[in-house]
Amino acid sequence: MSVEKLITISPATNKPILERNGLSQADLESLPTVANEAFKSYSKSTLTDRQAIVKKALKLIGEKKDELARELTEQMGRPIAYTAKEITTAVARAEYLLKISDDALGPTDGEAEKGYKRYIKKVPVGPVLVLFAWNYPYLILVNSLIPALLAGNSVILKPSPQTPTIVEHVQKIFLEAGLPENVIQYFHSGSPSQIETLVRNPIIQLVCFTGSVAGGLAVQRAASDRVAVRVGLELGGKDPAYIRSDVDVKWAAEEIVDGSVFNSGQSCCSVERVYVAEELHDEFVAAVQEVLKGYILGDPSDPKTNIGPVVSKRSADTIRSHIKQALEKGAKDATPENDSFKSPPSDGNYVAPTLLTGVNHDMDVMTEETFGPVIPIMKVKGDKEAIKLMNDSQFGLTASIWTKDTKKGHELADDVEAGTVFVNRCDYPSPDLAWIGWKDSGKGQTLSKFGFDQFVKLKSYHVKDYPK
Ligand SMILES: NC(=O)c1ccc[n+]([C@@H]2O[C@H](COP(=O)([O-])OP(=O)(O)OC[C@H]3O[C@@H](n4cnc5c(N)ncnc54)[C@H](O)[C@@H]3O)[C@@H](O)[C@H]2O)c1
Repeated sequence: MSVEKLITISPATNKPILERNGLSQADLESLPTVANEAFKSYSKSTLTDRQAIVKKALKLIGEKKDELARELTEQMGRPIAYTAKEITTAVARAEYLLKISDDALGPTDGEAEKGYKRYIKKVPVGPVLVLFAWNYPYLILVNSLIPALLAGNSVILKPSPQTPTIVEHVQKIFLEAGLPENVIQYFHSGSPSQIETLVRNPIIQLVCFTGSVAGGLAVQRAASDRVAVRVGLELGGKDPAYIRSDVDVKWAAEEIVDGSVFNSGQSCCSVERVYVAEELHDEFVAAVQEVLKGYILGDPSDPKTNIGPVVSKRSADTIRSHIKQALEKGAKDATPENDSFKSPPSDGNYVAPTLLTGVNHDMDVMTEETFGPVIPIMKVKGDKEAIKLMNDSQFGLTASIWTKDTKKGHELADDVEAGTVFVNRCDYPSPDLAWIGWKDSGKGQTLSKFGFDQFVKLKSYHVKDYPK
């Protein structure tokens, strides 16, 4: 039977760099059976044993960080100056989850009553299917893999065809750390119908999906005729930032540019739209221009580069279409002169950071996820208008409010419809807080002690003493 060939195209050169085979339909169907066999014995291991394996694996991953970073840069185009940081942050995030796992996975006692022992146990849910995106593959994978393994589940991983090797490294390292065979399996696929086959398989108990709204909806649809399967979705965003009139513009401009164009704007929690108090607008735009003059767009393997190419030609086309439509509808291109923006390397998917002013909500750049290095800035009259516009979105992943008045910041944060609200920072998931998309940005949370919930089933025990 023929199998799919998955080719990874370099974002920097548009040349093929890797090839992986997909699975035949028959092989695909054996994955859940093997996962279930592995689950039966692994789920009986103690949390202490599982913690020891995870701890060892994290150490091994940390030791390989430079090699993994070089590979990430080649496959997804983030400048080499930043990719090792993803690995160290992913390890630190996983170490935090390890640290809280006793508390997050331990039993809870019921009300004390003479003659009874009553408690709730958290038991592993069963084989978990993890489908994930390419933009921060190590960080994203930690959110599901670590709690899944600590809880005692087996996992089947499917990476994006853009970053296929992560699963190969992770499986090998965990085996080296003592994880039993087949507790981690993986496969490569670009075919929605193969993934649907797995989601419909009665052995799969949880699907963790990180990616686009369209992909998340496809997974949710495939799961909809099964009661038993849970679906966790971490999807896209259109994250707003509101700059109040009391901030220091230079500092705010540096933070907003970083939050908008880091990783070429390809973070689910990148700042995607900026609302600025009208009295500060011109000064803020000028400050953003100054910051952008210092950025270098270029070859991601060059340590001086701070903005690389975007991931694909398709992605570059989407970003350019958002910019073009905004300009046609009356926005102004306020990007400053910068030689590196004018002449990036010719072969890859290079999109120069673009500053747009005079934008409004009739433009895709203010309503659809752009996922590129674009900073659209809109004037607002004050808090009321800012909150109204921030909430005028199908998405609700993160939002940020920038103000000297942190008391007001807390109050405004209460009115923002998003799973995470930052005051005076942005673009930053923190492992001790829940990561959760509101509205079309997701379903179910990861990170923090609440991020363990989807990986366990609750089981209540009522044990009465035998009557004397
Ligand atoms: N909320 C978060 O925490 C978070 C984190 C990272 C990325 N994202 C989002 O991910 C998106 C970018 O990632 P992407 O381009 O890889 O997304 P994508 O939806 O194209 O792919 C994500 C994963 O799902 C698979 N997939 C794609 N379509 C599918 C389908 N119909 N059925 C089953 N599987 C499918 C892909 O092969 C990949 O493994 C952005 O929207 C970004 O905001 C969200």
